[in-house]
Amino acid sequence: MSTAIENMVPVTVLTGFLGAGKTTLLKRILSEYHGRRIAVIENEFGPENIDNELLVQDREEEIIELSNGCVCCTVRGDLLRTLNELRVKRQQGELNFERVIIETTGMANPGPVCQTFFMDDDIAEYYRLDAVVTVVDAKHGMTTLDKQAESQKQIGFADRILISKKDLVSDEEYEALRKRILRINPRAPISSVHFGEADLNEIIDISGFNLNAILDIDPEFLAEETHDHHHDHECDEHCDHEHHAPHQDSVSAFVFKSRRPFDPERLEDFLGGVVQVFGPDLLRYKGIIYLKGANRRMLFQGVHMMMGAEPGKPWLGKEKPETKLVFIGHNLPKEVFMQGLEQCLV
Ligand SMILES: Nc1nc2c(ncn2[C@@H]2O[C@H](COP(=O)(O)OP(=O)(O)OP(=O)(O)O)[C@@H](O)[C@H]2O)c(=O)[nH]1
Repeated sequence: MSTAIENMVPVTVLTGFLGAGKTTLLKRILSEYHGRRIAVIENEFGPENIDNELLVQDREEEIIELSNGCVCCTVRGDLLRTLNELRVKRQQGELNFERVIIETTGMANPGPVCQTFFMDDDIAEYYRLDAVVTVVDAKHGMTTLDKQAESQKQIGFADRILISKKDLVSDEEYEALRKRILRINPRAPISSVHFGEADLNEIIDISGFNLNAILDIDPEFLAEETHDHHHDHECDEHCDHEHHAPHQDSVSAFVFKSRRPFDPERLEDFLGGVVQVFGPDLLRYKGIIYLKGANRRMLFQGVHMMMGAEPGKPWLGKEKPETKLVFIGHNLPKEVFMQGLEQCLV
């Protein structure tokens, strides 16, 4: 790589289901960052881009729209082309922006959008995927999660989750939704956002895709995880789990933890294998690995089939080394992962 990380242009991917409040949030970001140059890539279904008219004021932003299709499927080539055009114009001094925000259509699966930043060399060297921010509508989120698999993926991929329209629901409804989101993605901090009024420091420049980012797994999730695990063993084949878990989302997460070190070779073989087999269904995975003989953490993360690892902080004197890995995916066979990882331990 020729470009130092700090010189790379950060990119935020803004997702969320139809009407969740993405544009409201984007408007707020643009007004807050008044005077700073942001290139916004809008992806809307349909020939008319209404959002554009809402957004464009006589400001510095560069709004580029990708119409007539969804950024994760038909217009993916357009996204690559647009990012490359922006890069060339910026390099030639024709454009001067310091970050990019991509607002995806409500239907988009953020996976392919994220992969764009790792697969194409020109893009990968120039842009740094900062984070995926997902907006969930408090009022309709539950129903959307029930009906639309893509909305579960949007949560699975998220580095930050903002729940909008809290004003329209009761505390109980909000809490039920929050808990469900937490089960799907225990890694991303969740907060509420009222008409786009979010703390921008929590959604911009957070390096969600950076291996050095702290691995936050909500302790509440870990507590529930143990609880669910218990139920797994109580259920027999004929149990439909209905009584235990009212929402069996196809996107879900699990955590592997161990204080025993991994055998590096076995682990590499295993991970290489599961990523080949389950890659398409593995949305995000990330964690800290304790390797045999290593005096420091190994930081590990991936998106679908692309995974990466790099050395992290040393284990300090009193610290007990521990592996902590979270896998978020679509219908993942948890036991295959748990048992497979167990077998890679020394
Ligand atoms: N009550 C309430 N309404 C909100 C809030 N945030 C956004 N809205 C409203 O929700 C509607 C949809 O918001 P948008 O920002 O257009 O949603 P979007 O996700 O960009 O929608 P699409 O582009 O269609 O996918 C608008 O009428 C907003 O005013 C909120 O916190 N509370």
